[in-house]
Amino acid sequence: MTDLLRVEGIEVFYGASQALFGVDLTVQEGQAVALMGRNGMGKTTTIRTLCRLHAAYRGQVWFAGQTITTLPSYKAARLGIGLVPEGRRCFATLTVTENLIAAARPGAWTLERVQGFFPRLAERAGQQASTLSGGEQQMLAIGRALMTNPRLLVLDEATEGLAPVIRQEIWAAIRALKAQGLSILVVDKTLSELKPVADTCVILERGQSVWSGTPSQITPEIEHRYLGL
Ligand SMILES: Nc1ncnc2c1ncn2[C@@H]1O[C@H](COP(=O)(O)OP(=O)(O)OP(=O)(O)O)[C@@H](O)[C@H]1O
Repeated sequence: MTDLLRVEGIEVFYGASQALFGVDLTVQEGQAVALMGRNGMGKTTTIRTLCRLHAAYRGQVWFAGQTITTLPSYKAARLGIGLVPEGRRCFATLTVTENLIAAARPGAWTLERVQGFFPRLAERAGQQASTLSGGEQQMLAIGRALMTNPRLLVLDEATEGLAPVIRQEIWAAIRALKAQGLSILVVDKTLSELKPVADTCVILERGQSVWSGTPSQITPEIEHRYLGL
């Protein structure tokens, strides 16, 4: 398998305050990787840095065989990094279909295919995004990222704040996308939900990657030490 994304030793500052102290992670083509860690450990900062929404002070990011460490974010998106940001961030006053079309780039994921994948987005086609339920907004956020025809789908806390039954629906969608061959990087905290999806887990602790392995290698000790409350 070839590396699609490789992050090496990234360090990031917010003003004078350092948030990342050396994060390494790799996503191979077709793989699903989970980025885990307690609140405030640097997961969102890592994702925003590899999407080029933050500058790395040190370290390197490679995507699809080229270094993207200094690329503007729109160019990183064009190379095929599709971000589903924390908080969903759809255009509230646009309809569901307008949101999808606004993100479209040529490729196998068309409006029809996205609507087929999430039938709810077809049912709600003319509805303003702001009037959708949380779960539907999350489907729209994923649908928007798919419309960019990404090579890597990056999901930041995709199931946060959703009811259990809706969480299951979102996880089922993520599993289906993986089964279709999409490479995925997912930030989440719930190990039981990540287990059926993730090939590899990377754990962050105080802005550093401190552990990586398969979900089944996460012992109760590791869980308690790095992921427990
Ligand atoms: N805009 C900002 N300005 C200053 N510090 C920030 C900013 N955003 C995040 N930080 C700090 O950077 C560190 C990492 O935050 P980050 O949001 O990346 O963590 P996280 O693991 O995604 O947390 P959560 O699970 O709560 O979303 C934290 O100490 C946080 O306070």
